[in-house]
Amino acid sequence: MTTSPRGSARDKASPAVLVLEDGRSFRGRAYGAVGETFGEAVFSTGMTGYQETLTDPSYHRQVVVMTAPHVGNTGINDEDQESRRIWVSGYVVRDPARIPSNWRSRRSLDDELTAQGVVGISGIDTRALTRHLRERGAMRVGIFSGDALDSASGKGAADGAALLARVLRAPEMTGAELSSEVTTAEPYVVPAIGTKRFTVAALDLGIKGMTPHRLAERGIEVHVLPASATLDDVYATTPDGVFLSNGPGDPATADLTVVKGVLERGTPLFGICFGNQLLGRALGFGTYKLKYGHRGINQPVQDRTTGKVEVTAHNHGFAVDAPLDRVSETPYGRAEVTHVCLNDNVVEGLRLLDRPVFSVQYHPEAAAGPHDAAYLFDRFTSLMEDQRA
Ligand SMILES: NC(=O)CC[C@H](N)C(=O)O
Repeated sequence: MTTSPRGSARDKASPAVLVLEDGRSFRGRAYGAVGETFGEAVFSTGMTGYQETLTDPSYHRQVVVMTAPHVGNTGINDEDQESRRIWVSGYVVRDPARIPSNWRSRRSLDDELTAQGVVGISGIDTRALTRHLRERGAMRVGIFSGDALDSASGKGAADGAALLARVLRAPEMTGAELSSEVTTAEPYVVPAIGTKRFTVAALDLGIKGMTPHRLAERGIEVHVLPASATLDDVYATTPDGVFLSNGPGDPATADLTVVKGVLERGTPLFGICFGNQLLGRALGFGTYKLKYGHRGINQPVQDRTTGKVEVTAHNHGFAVDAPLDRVSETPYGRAEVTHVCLNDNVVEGLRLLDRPVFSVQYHPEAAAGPHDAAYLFDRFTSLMEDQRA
């Protein structure tokens, strides 16, 4: 959330401290912008793809801890950003690259974080921090450096109690409505690549750039709509299908009017991540907060409709509470759980048996990540084809 960047490259070696809401703290060095920031501390296990992680709007208000020890080696390029800016509210790395090296690199990660006012910390034991978050669960955190650190005591030494008090004043992720803070201000169209076959209305609840691209690759013209779009706005695009994007925040806060309207009409519907949670809630299932969530690009998921296991990209802290072992009756007909995470049996996908509607809890667009789940975009295309026939 609040970021108050100050200082210059000269301050980079200055001390920084990370304070968790349960009182544990870690001392390191300022990385990126100098100042203070707050958010929910979460860890990501991706070994690559930090640029995509940083620019994924689903990370809005989260302080991301990288479990990969070396971060920033390939710098920042002009091609891999998933949205218009960095969304993480803070960034935690063990050992940042001193000299980035890649043929596409335009600037260093450190400089990019500084330019965008993202406060980070480096030089801390990220393995110990990750183990702590695994044991205790995701929780609020603050990072303090420069004046923000000095002013806590007024004498230059950090006053732990004062910093902790500030962390405890930060808002929690549970109950947070954040889609409205990240969504596009205006609708826009991503044209189909090649021959146009379908039109899809995509609700931008925090969409990543690769997602409309994956649809466009399949001959879909994508009308990306703000999160505030009404059912009339959706149908004004004369869609063959509706797409519900990923996004930050607690799904329990979302307005389900549009989703329910689409379900009533029986238009083909595909949701990912936050979209899966909204579909689940519209069907009458609950959502709950996971202890520490799934974030990274190596999460094993089984598609129970085929038995195949896919390695997938995840970024979620909430999950749908639906029975794994039976078909459920919902206001829109029978529903079943189609995908399950093999690490912990968390629901990773849903479908309706009587309507062309399905969703997954993860990121089939895979930016970054393996492309195992790309078939889901083809499933969506088939549903739209069947609806036409
Ligand atoms: N990537 C997403 O869409 C995340 C969904 C939701 N904000 C969660 O944390 O579970």
